[in-house]
This record gives sequence, C-alpha cells and structure tokens, in this order.
Amino acid sequence: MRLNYYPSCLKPELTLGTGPHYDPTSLTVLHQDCVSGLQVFVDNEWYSINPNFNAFVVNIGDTFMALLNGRYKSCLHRAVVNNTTPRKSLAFFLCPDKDKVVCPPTKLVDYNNPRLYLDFTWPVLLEFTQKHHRAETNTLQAFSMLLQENNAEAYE
Ligand SMILES: O=C(O)CCC(=O)C(=O)O
Ligand SMILES: [Fe+2]
Repeated sequence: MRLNYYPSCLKPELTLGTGPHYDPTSLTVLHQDCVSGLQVFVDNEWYSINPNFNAFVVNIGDTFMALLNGRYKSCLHRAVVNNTTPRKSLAFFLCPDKDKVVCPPTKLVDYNNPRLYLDFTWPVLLEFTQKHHRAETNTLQAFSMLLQENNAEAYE
C-alpha cells in the first residue's frame, strides 16, 4: 500500500507529483480525495480522470498484462499537482505470491496469439523495476528482453 501526498505548488507546470509510469504489479486499487491530478495516457494524449471519493480506480499493471498474454494492457499514468489544493491518494497494490510463476493460461495462447513474455516470478520483476526505473519507457518490454537474453545465455 502507498499513501501519496501532493502539496500544492506555485508553478505546477514545472513539476510532477508522480512521474509517468506503468504499475509493475497485477492490479492497483486507487482511492483519491476530491482533488483531480490522476492522468492516463491514451492515443498519445494525457487525459485527466475525474476524482470520485466514492469510487476506486482499478489499474491493470504489467504483471496482469503478462498473465493475460497481453490481452489487457497495463496503462501509462501519472499524477500532476495544482497551485491551490493539496491532494491525497491511496494505492493498494496486488501482486502474486513470491513463488508463483506468472504464466498465461493455455486458453490465451495459440497460433494467432503466441506467448509474448517468458515465465517470471514477481520478486524478479520487482527487483528489475527497482534497479532500472526509467520513466515512460515500457518496463515490461525491457524486462521481457532481459528474460530472453538470460534464457539464451543459459542455452549457450
Ligand atoms: O496519485 C495518484 O493518483 C496515482 C498514484 C500512482 O500512480 C501510484 O502510486 O502508483
Ligand atoms: Fe501508479
């Protein structure tokens, strides 16, 4: 769980509350107060999500995307600040047990939908995100390439 507090800022256009990122986890359940700030990146544009104190925003993260073999996509999002009102949000991250292998069900893999990502466990992806945090890059793609390189080396 993460509690975010974004103080107001005299020059909000010069800063970001939380930079653009994909959540690496499976699902994120987000609760916001009544101040807007959350934005998602769709079709090359940032869209503000209206805050609703009585609702949760559920975000698909990279682990869920891998588990569903890319059928649902994780979403690039960020939080911006404003010059009048501080904002608070609460993010509850769901992630797999540490020894569970993230592998899509066979039903989601066939000739037209080949495996997009090699098997991995959550702690390995977590370590990758902690060591190589690169805002706005596609973390899952970069992680997947590393898995493929490691896999190839193991067979050399
Ligand atoms: O504060 C927000 O609305 C977003 C926070 C967020 O994306 C996160 O904590 O991962
Ligand atoms: Fe997030």
